[in-house]
Amino acid sequence: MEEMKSRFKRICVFCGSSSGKKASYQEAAVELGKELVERRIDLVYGGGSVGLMGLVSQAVHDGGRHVLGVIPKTLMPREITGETVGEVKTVSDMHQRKAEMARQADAFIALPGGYGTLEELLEVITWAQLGIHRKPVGLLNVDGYYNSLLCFIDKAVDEGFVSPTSRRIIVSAQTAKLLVRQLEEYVPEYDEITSKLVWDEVDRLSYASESGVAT
Ligand SMILES: CC(C)=CCNc1ncnc2c1ncn2[C@@H]1O[C@H](COP(=O)(O)O)[C@@H](O)[C@H]1O
Repeated sequence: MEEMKSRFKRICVFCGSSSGKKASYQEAAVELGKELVERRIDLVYGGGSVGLMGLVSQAVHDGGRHVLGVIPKTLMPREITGETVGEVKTVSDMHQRKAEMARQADAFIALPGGYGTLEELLEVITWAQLGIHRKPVGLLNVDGYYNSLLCFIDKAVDEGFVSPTSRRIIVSAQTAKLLVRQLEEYVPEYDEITSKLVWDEVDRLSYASESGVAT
């Protein structure tokens, strides 16, 4: 397999702790893992081996790229999350986990998932809107799973709650290959003044608490 260069060193993947009912969701998780390997991109994710999280992390690990799982102490028991491949970083809570995953990544991708995935995705979109980061955010819209979410966000634009500029933060595609290619080409648009105001505050809130590393 020919290796491609990427502007990204490490991508954060948000995805279901369940596998979903269709085989296409599971296939997409493995495809995404292989695409990262092909482009020599490492992975950071929520740790563990459950659901799509396990599939994407295993694919990246099998392909020889580095995998970093960030797990809150409360989710550490194996019976909750399963074994994590690669490196494990323990953090004190869910907030710190999101901040750590965001800090470690150059871009974000959401595969299909439930509440946890949506929450993680919307947070990094909100941070991009505020200019807290300039990292691309991708939605892997497998089999149209996210069509209704995208429709809702378009409604929010029509109704004046999301600006057209903020709508463009979300990059979506149906396949991993197309999505990563679009993320490579993404150019952020944001308000410079706002970003300078909020950076310090978020740094203080997100990264101040203690964390430990175990492999
Ligand atoms: C207590 C319990 C249900 C544990 C399941 N096991 C889990 N292990 C690790 N991370 C998880 C787990 N459940 C949810 N998450 C977090 O929430 C996201 C997935 O949640 P969901 O399945 O989409 O909603 C993941 O990206 C991960 O960061």
